[in-house]
Amino acid sequence: MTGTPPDKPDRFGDEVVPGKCPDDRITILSTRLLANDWGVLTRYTLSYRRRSGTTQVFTRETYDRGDGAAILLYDDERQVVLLTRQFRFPAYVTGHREDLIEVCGGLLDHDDPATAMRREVGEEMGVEIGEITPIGCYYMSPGSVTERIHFFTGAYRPGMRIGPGGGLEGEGEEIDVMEVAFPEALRMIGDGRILDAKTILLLQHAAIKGLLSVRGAGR
Ligand SMILES: Nc1nc2c(ncn2[C@@H]2O[C@H](COP(=O)(O)OP(=O)(O)O[C@H]3O[C@H](CO)[C@@H](O)[C@H](O)[C@@H]3O)[C@@H](O)[C@H]2O)c(=O)[nH]1
Ligand SMILES: [Mg+2]
Repeated sequence: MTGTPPDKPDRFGDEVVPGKCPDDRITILSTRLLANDWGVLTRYTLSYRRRSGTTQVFTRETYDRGDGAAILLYDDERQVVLLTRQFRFPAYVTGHREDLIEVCGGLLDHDDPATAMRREVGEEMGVEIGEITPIGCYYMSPGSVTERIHFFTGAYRPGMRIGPGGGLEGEGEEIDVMEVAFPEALRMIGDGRILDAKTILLLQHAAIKGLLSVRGAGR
C-alpha cells in the first residue's frame, strides 16, 4: 500500500459509541482515544451483563489499522508457491532476528478486498494475477486488534511475472520474492522457518483442498 494511514473506526458504523449498542448485554459507558496515528488505539469502558444476570464494568483497548488481504499464489503445474521474505519490526522487538517468510498481503487502504489484493500482488510480487478465489475473512487477533483479513488463493504461471516486485522502497519495503516447492513450504511450517499465521493458514488450506500435492512433505 501507499504510506497513507488505514481506515479509521467510523468504518464500523455508529453503534460503537457511548449508550448505543445493538447487543443488549453491552452498554458502552465511555470511550477515550489513546492514540490516533498510524493506527487508532481506543480505550472503551463498558458494562457487560453476564449470563447469570449480574453486570460487570471493565475496560477494553482496541487497536485499529483497518482490514487486510492475503493471498497464496500457486503454480499447480510446477507444484510451487510464491512467498515473500521481509524485515518485520514488530517481530524484531519480540527478539526475532530473521526476516519473516509470508504470503503476499497488505492493508486494504480504502479499496475493496479483491482490488487491494491485485494491487499488493503487483507491488510486492511483480505478478499480474488473473482470477483470484476468496476463501473467507477472519479475525487474526480478536482480543485486541480489530483487523480482519480477507484470504484468497490465485493460480499463477511464470509468464505472469511482469516485474521484480519487492514493494515500495519509499515506504521502507524491501521484499524478496521466493518461489518454493510446495512440500518444502509445508516442511518450513514444521521446522519453524515459517512463523506467520496467515501464511500457515493458506498453505494448510492448499493442502487440505488438494490445490497442490503434499507428496514429499513428510509427516
Ligand atoms: N508510517 C508508517 N508506516 C507504516 C507503519 N507500519 C507499517 N507501515 C508501512 O505501511 C505499509 C504497509 O504495507 P502493506 O503491504 O499494506 O501491509 P503489510 O505491512 O504487508 O501487512 C499488513 O497487512 C497484513 C494483511 O495481510 C497483516 O497481516 C499485517 O499485520 C499488516 O497489517 C508498509 O510500507 C509499511 O512499512 C507505521 O507505523 N508508520
Ligand atoms: Mg505487505
